[in-house]
Amino acid sequence: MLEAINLTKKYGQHTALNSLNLNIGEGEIFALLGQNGAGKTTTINLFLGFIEPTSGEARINGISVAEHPQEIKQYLAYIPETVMLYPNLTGIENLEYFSALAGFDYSKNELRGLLATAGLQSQAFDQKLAGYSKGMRQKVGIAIAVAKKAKILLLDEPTSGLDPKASNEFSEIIKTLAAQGTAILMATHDIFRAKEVASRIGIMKEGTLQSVIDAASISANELEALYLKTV
Ligand SMILES: Nc1ncnc2c1ncn2[C@@H]1O[C@H](COP(=O)(O)OP(=O)(O)OP(=O)(O)O)[C@@H](O)[C@H]1O
Repeated sequence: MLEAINLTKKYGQHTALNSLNLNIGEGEIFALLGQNGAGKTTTINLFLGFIEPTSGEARINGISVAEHPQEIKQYLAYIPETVMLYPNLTGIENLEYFSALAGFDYSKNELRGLLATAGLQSQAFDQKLAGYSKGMRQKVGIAIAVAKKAKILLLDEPTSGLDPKASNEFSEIIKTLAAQGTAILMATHDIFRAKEVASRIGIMKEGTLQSVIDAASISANELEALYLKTV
């Protein structure tokens, strides 16, 4: 569903992403680990079509992102580190607004059901976003992704700044989405979370994907040791 073919991004002489080859299938969670500046966000931005590759190609469902930037949007949902929503609208109103933008017209009950599925507590549904914690905003972001029926979810450091409980809830929700067939690419600094949720883990260094590991084949401590040796 998500494919990178020799995907490269240069800024002047600096190579932010160096010939990435990657294939993420239906129901798979791929976690991208790497230090600051390793190229994780660049990878996500290339899949989103926010930036253009210098060479190579990013494909979504076999469609070139650079050639069809509008067409690929229907398949994607993106949750950045800080989910940008309207602070003066409630959870329900934000979800309604963003679902409508994606062409979906849900009833109030359906919207409530979507927020509940994303794990938001019901007393928050009608409160303004301005009073939400980061974890609560992430849940609205997840609800929007589900409402859009996105087949692919791109997550940039989704658990950074979340408390352990919120982080754990978040992991459970994305595992559920993957079990329903969603392909998920997640950039993270959280080695233990990556080990817990991902099917495969990639370690990036200076724009190059150094290794790809089957998450089931390695313990969290081994992964940490490999990460520290690699970066
Ligand atoms: N617009 C830009 N102009 C110039 N260089 C850029 C630009 N965007 C990113 N870079 C460089 O590309 C490299 C990769 O950055 P990227 O943001 O992808 O890293 P990252 O792995 O997401 O890091 P972090 O963990 O800090 O988010 C870095 O060296 C960064 O300075």
